[in-house]
Amino acid sequence: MSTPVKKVPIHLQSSQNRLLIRHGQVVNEDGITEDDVYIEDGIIKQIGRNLIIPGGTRTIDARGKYILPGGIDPHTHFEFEFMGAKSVDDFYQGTKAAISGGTTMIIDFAFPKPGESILDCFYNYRQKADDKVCCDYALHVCLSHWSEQVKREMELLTKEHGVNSFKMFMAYSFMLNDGELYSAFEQCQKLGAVAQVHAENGSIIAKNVEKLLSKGITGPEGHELSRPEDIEAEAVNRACVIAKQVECPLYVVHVMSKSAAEKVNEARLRGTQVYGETLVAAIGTDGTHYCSRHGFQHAAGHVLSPPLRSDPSTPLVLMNFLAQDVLQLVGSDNCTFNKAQKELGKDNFTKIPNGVNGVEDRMSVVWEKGVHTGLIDPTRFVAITSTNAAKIFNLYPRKGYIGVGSDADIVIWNPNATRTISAKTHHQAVDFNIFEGMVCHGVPEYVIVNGRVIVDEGQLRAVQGYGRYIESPAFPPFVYDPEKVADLKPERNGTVEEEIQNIREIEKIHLEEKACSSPTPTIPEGNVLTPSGKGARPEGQRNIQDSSFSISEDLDVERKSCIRVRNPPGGKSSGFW
Ligand SMILES: NC(=O)NCCC(=O)O
Ligand SMILES: [Zn+2]
Repeated sequence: MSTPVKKVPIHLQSSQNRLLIRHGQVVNEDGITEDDVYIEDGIIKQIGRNLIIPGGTRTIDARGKYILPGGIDPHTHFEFEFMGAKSVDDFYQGTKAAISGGTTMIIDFAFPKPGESILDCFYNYRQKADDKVCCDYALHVCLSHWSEQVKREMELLTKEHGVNSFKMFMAYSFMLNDGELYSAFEQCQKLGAVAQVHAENGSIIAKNVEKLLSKGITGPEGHELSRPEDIEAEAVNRACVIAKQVECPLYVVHVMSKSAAEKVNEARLRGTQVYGETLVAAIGTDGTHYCSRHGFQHAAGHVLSPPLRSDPSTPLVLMNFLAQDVLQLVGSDNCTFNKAQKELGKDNFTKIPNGVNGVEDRMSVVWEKGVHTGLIDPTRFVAITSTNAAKIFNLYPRKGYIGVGSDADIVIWNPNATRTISAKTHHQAVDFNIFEGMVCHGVPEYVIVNGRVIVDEGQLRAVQGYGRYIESPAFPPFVYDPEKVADLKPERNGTVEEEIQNIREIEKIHLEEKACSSPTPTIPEGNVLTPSGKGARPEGQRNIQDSSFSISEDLDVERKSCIRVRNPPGGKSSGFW
């Protein structure tokens, strides 16, 4: 049974929980409107003009600025023990830096230590992250080997812990072979999860490494030489072929080269359900930095896998692929190691801890390379930095969307302001920045996380532990039933109640058909009140009906429409993306 709605008299409410953003351009992936946005208790409660707002509400004037859904970074590795080192951005510093750049949710990877079960690994990541995160987060879980136990625990993670994505590696010592990938993809498909792959041919890389080292090539320039584009493209193609055999949706993490992106495109054209994520590193810089004339520290600071490509046209081509929907998202793969840690590979490039920064600068760099150059418009910017991740990982429309009933994760973006990226001024723990010196147009002047203004006129006031773990329910409709959800877009100006109905409508279609699974609903029946009630809330769940007071109840009934689903389930089937 759900808890009755408590109505707290307006004069007893704290005006801290209320915020009005006025005169901005509200950008969603499907359009831009001039509207005001009213937020209460961490939720967007009204959108429109001439809103009726309680007195004492803080107002932010967004004239001349964009009001964007907060960024969702689908790929981070905070405090990750990898290649003999631990990444220096932890869940506090990493999420704080994310917010300062306009990202209001991250999805990290729970990566099991040798001998650790994936379930224990998940618990350990929760323990590491829960008290530190400044913004909401979710977890993908990595499969570093394949076994019956892994298969069983995938089911538990999906059904009981809100995990709907599993990552497999086709390179590194913990890579899975093709048969194991087949079984793992098959299990993902059965559970309604998204399979993710790190796609590089590990066996060929091992051979190339042997050859390069035997020739005395030990510096960072050996990194890309050992992992050329073909090796990435081959693995992408193979992963797509395997996924197609078992009809499992596939998400290729960090597509770093033109040829790998082309393989994603070919597979999509053949009808494979595959999504391509590229990295901000790949569109913001390139592999010319591996050249030995830059010195070890500079070159090693750019080492990640798959590598940045030495063909300097790559960033522009990848940006165009994002514009054309060949690729769908930009992550950061933030996995930061200090200069001293990179020194582990001083005499052997294979020992340089792999990983670069990006969680803080992702939004600005994508804006600079995409919107400022005119290759994409702000709506596509929102899609590739936020909405598509929310859809693929089943967080939409709670996240990745500015609409009534969505979480108030919002960025007020000034397209005319500029900032210069530097390790000296960034908020990350790492002592190096791959975008050093880049001037970016587009600055997040206000960043609102769950209704709270965390970046306020450029000042960062992050709160440790304020973020929540957000469950990602199985069978994301946008991935598992894209045709059925094609026109089930939530209405932007409905009431909260109507939006909840709409969200449930989207989920219902799938739940009815997948009787074998028991996914967790996006907006569950839990009892959750305000953002400060973190302790009492089960795993990031919030019942937006339990908000202490809803101004929307006082609205003219005529403004409420009773049906907010534009087309019925099974209706039109135009592409969603
Ligand atoms: N990408 C990278 O080089 N480091 C992070 C770990 C991974 O994603 O492979
Ligand atoms: Zn990664």
